[in-house]
Amino acid sequence: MDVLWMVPLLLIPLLMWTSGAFVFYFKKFFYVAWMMCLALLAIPLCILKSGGRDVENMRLIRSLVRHVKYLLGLRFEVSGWEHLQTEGPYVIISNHQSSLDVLGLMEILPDRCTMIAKKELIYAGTVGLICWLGGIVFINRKKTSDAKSVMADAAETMLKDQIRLWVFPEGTRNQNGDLLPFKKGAFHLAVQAQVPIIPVVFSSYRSFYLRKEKQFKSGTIRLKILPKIETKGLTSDDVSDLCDKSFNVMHSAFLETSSSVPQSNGPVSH
Ligand SMILES: CCCCCCCCCCCCCCC(=O)SCCNC(=O)CCNC(=O)[C@H](O)C(C)(C)COP(=O)(O)OP(=O)(O)OC[C@H]1O[C@@H](n2cnc3c(N)ncnc32)[C@H](O)[C@@H]1OP(=O)(O)O
Ligand SMILES: CCCCCCCC/C=C\CCCCCCCC(=O)OC[C@@H](O)COP(=O)(O)O
Repeated sequence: MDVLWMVPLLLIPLLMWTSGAFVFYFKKFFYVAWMMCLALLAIPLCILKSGGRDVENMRLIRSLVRHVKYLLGLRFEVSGWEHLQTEGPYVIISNHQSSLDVLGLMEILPDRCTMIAKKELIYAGTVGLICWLGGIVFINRKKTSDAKSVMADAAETMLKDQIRLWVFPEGTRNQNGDLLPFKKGAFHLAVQAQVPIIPVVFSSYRSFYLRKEKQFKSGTIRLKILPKIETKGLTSDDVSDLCDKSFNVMHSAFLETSSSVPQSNGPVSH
């Protein structure tokens, strides 16, 4: 009789564990906390290796982050690797659904490649500092003229230091099951530097991750690297067409990869 009252005590954590919302918050908290810890480890390693802010640090950051997908029950299916075998600088553009995109980005990140990010990220504790050490270019989205001038400088640096830049042209995270219209910064950047654009598409996360519904199951993400789009000879007059062309190829690839993503709730095989 005495032990009976303990049943609800044992059931409550069990119910919480099996409830989708509990798993969602647990995995999100774990992700942020673990990334913070990894960044704490990466900071001294990067300083020892490169002495400070250097795009080469991204190689080390990438190797530290690659295992995180396993801890969250995610797997990636990458296609189109051959399109990244392009010499010299280029601009990678991809859709942006969640901070989990960092895991896919780290799956395929080429050498000497860093990102364009909102300036608020620099205040994200150890993650902010590691972003700075990895050479991430921070822009102020609230001041267009500042953002434009930082990106114009980035175009010069890309050529001078042979750097590749990853930009999220939607400009914000989006989980509406489609792509948002693209902003034009990435395309101005590529035209100013006269470098190719390599589009990358992440399939929809909606089969395993729903932010509003508090659902975060195991799942598969298709990452499709598309053929490069040349910008040689283009001028600022061509930016709108370039933007439309890039959007169209990415939109088709997004619909195609997202329709065939395997649903996976059980154990993840690799
Ligand atoms: C061990 C632990 C490790 C942890 C490691 C973690 C690593 C994490 C890295 C991940 C980082 C991910 C971060 C993702 C983000 O932060 S996304 C948000 C930031 N990115 C962007 O916003 C990029 C997309 N935005 C743009 O391109 C915008 O155009 C922008 C340049 C920002 C300006 O935006 P806005 O002010 O809204 O203006 P418009 O877009 O409306 O543009 C106004 C007109 O200006 C023209 N324009 C735009 N850019 C340029 C330019 N560079 N040069 C010249 N002209 C430009 C644009 O065409 C518009 O004119 P028209 O209307 O076309 O005439
Ligand atoms: C206020 C600073 C930003 C909060 C970051 C919280 C701390 C994150 C810590 C670990 C998470 C792993 C690395 C994640 C980096 C992801 C960056 C990101 O996804 O930023 C969102 C940005 O693309 C668009 O922002 P909005 O959708 O416009 O909002």
